[in-house]
Amino acid sequence: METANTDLIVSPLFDVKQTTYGGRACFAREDSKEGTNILSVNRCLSSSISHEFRKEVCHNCLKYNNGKIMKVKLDRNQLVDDLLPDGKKEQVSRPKTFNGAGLWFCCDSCRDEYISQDNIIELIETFETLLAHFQSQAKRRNTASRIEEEHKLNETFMSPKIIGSNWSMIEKDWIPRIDQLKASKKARMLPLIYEEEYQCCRFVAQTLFNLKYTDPNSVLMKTFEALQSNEQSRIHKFPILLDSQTKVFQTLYVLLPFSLKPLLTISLFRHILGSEYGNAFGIWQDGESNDSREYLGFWIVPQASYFNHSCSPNVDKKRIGNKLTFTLNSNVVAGQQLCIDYSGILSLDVHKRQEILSENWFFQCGCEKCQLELQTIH
Ligand SMILES: C[S@@+](CC[C@H](N)C(=O)[O-])C[C@H]1O[C@@H](n2cnc3c(N)ncnc32)[C@H](O)[C@@H]1O
Repeated sequence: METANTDLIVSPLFDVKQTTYGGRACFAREDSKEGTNILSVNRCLSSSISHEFRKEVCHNCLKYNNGKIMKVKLDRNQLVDDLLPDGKKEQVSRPKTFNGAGLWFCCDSCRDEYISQDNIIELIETFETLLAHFQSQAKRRNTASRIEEEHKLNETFMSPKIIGSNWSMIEKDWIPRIDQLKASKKARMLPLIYEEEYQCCRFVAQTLFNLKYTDPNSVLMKTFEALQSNEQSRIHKFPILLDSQTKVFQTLYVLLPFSLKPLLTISLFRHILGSEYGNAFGIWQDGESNDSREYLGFWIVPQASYFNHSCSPNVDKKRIGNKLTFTLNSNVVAGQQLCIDYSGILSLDVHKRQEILSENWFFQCGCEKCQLELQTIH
């Protein structure tokens, strides 16, 4: 668990400080009233729409229209140059048409906003390569043998030592071997990937792309670098993840364009996925009750990842499109801890809450409410 970096400045309204029960957390700097907005984040580091919902969620504003297919995509025959705004056209050196990047949008203006991001063609071309590769493997996929393989892998024991040796083998053995091959042969050496790994390739590629263009001294970068990694506990619980992550790394190592490849180090790759496990925010369908809303994907918002969970939270988090806001739901005094609810299980009894948080989030909840109830309820 990360313990060192407690001097992160995220908001003028709170400090990030060490707790005695659960790593770092956010503490109010001053007395503040219920309804105060303590953090709004307009820029996530990356997001991942579940494969199942890829055509039903807008890749720009995250709108979901109860299962309706999004109206707009990057058309295969459309000239990139025609869509790029003035001043961004130099991103393409020769006439290029889109080639299927797996990006859907709710309307033309969302597509145009997406495509007007700086250097975005680099990422779109990476998505095109990944999609073409994923589709080229379609005939080889066999769901029954995948399930069998999953069962087998999930029965293996994964210690930190095994995880470490896996990556050192990739570094010392697999990379030098693949580096010697011609480009055409490299692609043939790639492992078969399924939907989860394909989505994960896209997620890591998007993260690398955004990191490449993020100021190293920005709050976004500082908070990303200091994120807590849950790699070990997650792989310990789902051993198949190590195999899956290895395939994602191998696929990206061969398919990433020259512009992104230098960023793909094993340690950054492990940090991206390890910190995703404990810090990702779910992208949930709006306006439905907790029981019936769809889980559309997840996003990484490092600036907002230092709130601990409480079973009696004083901060409400709300997603409005692709923005995330955090608002006090009660008055707080200077020094008071600011906590959100991770789980949507606040109405359950303390033992059930502890069990679910431990199973799904890998921590024993040390919030005040649980501590109090554990002392009094047996
Ligand atoms: C999103 S991070 C919050 C920031 C984290 N404490 C840190 O230092 O980076 C989630 C992690 O914080 C810790 N955590 C959050 N709420 C907690 C709680 N109520 N009790 C114990 N640990 C908690 C767990 O380790 C959890 O995996």
